[in-house]
Amino acid sequence: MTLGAQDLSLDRGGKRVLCDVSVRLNPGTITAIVGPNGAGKSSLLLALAGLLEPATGRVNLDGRGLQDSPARKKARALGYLPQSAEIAWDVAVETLIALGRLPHRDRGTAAIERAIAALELQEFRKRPASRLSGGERARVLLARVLAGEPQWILADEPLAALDLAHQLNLITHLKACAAQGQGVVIVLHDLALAMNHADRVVVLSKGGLIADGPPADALSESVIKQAWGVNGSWIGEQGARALVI
Ligand SMILES: Nc1ncnc2c1ncn2[C@@H]1O[C@H](COP(=O)(O)OP(=O)(O)OP(=O)(O)O)[C@@H](O)[C@H]1O
Repeated sequence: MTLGAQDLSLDRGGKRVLCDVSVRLNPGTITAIVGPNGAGKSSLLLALAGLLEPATGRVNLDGRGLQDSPARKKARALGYLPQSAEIAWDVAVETLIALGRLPHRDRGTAAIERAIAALELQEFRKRPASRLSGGERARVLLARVLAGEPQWILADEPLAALDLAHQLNLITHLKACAAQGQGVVIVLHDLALAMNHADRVVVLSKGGLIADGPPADALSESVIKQAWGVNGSWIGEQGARALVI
């Protein structure tokens, strides 16, 4: 099931925040969206999730405008993790994760157990969500997305609150999701993570798309200079690169 944006422009607070962006995303791969603060990354992800109406252009799911897709199909296809890890309902962790099955209207026990295992949340399952650390809460909210087994995982900075070991664990899991055919789109600030782990990188700057392609091309030193105004150099081998600034 394909997902993409075509000539997409977005307005927020009366201001154009994304201008004429076109991307076709590929199932079975990890795409990282990167760019400076305010570049429009979260806005693009919100639009891909069907949560922000285009000002012009459109988002397509399975070759059809997202606005014209049935709500249930969208809810099953698109699993969105917002940037801030707010939990509105103070229920037990396993109950919260089970909410990810709502679009399927089933108990989905196996999928819930897989999500709990993937994010190593076994010890927290009975705990009220209000009694978790920031990183634990972020993992629970991501587990809720995974429990829904969406065709597309759209996650806004899913690694930001996680420690090193849990970052690695999550990246490994997202790669496994992609290997099984799910599309993974993640907003990242850590360019080395994008360079080393994404199949493709989309670089936004000031609401426009300035690079889109394999990490080594899209995150070239000249693109980094153009987007962030920083002189950076990549060191190390492919798959284990570090950015020196
Ligand atoms: N709810 C909102 N109302 C009005 N303007 C907004 C709103 N949310 C974001 N914006 C503006 O839209 C632009 C793009 O914001 P967005 O959150 O998409 O950027 P971002 O690339 O995700 O940034 P960051 O790296 O800081 O998270 C910014 O100029 C921001 O100030």
